[in-house]
Amino acid sequence: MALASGVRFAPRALLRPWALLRGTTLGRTEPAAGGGGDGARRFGSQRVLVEPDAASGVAVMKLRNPSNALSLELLTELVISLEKLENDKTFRGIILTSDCPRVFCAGLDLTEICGRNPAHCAEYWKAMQELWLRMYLSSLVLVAAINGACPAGGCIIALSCDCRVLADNPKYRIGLNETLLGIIAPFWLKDTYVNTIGHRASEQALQLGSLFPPAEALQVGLVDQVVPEDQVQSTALSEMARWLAVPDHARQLTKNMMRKATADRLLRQRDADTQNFVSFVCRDSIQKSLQAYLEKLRQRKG
Ligand SMILES: CC/C=C\CCC/C=C/C(=O)SCCNC(=O)CCNC(=O)[C@H](O)C(C)(C)COP(=O)(O)OP(=O)(O)OC[C@H]1O[C@@H](n2cnc3c(N)ncnc32)[C@H](O)[C@@H]1OP(=O)(O)O
Repeated sequence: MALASGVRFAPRALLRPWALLRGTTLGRTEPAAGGGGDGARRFGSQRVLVEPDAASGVAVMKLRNPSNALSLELLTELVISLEKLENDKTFRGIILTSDCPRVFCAGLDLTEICGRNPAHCAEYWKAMQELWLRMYLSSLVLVAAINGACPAGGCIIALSCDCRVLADNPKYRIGLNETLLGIIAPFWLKDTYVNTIGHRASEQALQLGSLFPPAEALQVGLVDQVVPEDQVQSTALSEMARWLAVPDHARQLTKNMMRKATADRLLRQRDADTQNFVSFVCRDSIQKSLQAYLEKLRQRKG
C-alpha cells in the first residue's frame, strides 16, 4: 500500500481474481469502432466492455450481462478489469455504466444463491466482498453513470463510486430493497448507505426497503445529479473532469481517510461475514422466499 503520488492503496492481494475465472473470455483486446492507436483499443470480456481513452486518462466500463445481475463471472470480470486499469498509470478515472437497456444493475444474481450448496454461496459472497472492497478503496475516480434500474447490490456498486449521475426516468429506481425480499443488508452495505445518506435516512430506507425514484434519490443524497437520459454520459464526463482537476495524491489520500475505517471493518470480519451470509441464505425459509421471488420475476416478464 504505497502512499505517494500515483498511490495505489486498494488492497490488491485480497483475493486472486484470476483463480475465480472459469472459462471467461477476459483479456481480449479489440480495436474500437473507427480503429485508432492503443488509446482507442477496447478490452474486456463477455460481460464487461472497457473503452479506454488514453488521452483523457478515462475509461468507460460497460456492464453487459443479462439484467446485469451480479453473477460470479461478472463480479470476477469486473475485479479484473478494475485491476487492469489501476495498474496502468495512464488511467485516472473510470465511468461505470450499463450496456443493458433499462437496467444499470439488478443486484445479486439470485440464481447464484438459490438451490446452490454452501461452498458455492461462500465463493460467491467472497467475490461480492472483493468487488466492493476494490471499488470502495480504488485509487481511481469512479463515476457511476446510472442509466437504468439500480436495486440492492446494484445500488451498492453505485455507492462504491465517488459520484453518481442518474437518468431522469421514474422507472430507474435506486436503493437497498433487501428487506422486501426477506433478507437483511449486511453491516458493510448498511455502513456504505449511512456514509452516503446519513443515519436517520438509512434507518428508514433500509427498514422499508425503499427504492427511490430519481427526484427522491437526489433529495436524500443517494445520487449527485439527475439529468435527462441522453445527458447521462456527458454529465458523467463533466463530473469526472471536476474530480480529475484535483491533484491525485491529495484526492486519493483524502478518499482513503474517509473510507478506510469502513473497509477495515469488513476486512477484520470477512470470514464471519461470509459464514453469516451462507448460513442465512442456505436456510430453508430463505431459500423458499428467494425461489418464490425469482419465479415472480420470471413470470412478470412478457
Ligand atoms: C445475510 C445477508 C444476506 C443478503 C445480503 C444481500 C445483499 C444484496 C441483495 C441483492 O442484491 S438481492 C437482488 C435484488 N434485486 C432485485 O430485487 C431486482 C430484481 N429485478 C428486477 O426488479 C427487474 O428484473 C429489473 C432489474 C428492474 C429489470 O426489469 P426488466 O423488466 O428490464 O427485466 P425483467 O424483470 O424482465 O428481468 C429479465 C430477466 O432477468 C432476471 N433477473 C432480474 N433480476 C435478477 C436477479 N437479481 N437475479 C437473477 N435474475 C434476475 C429475470 O428473472 C429475467 O430472467 P429471464 O429472462 O430468465 O426470465
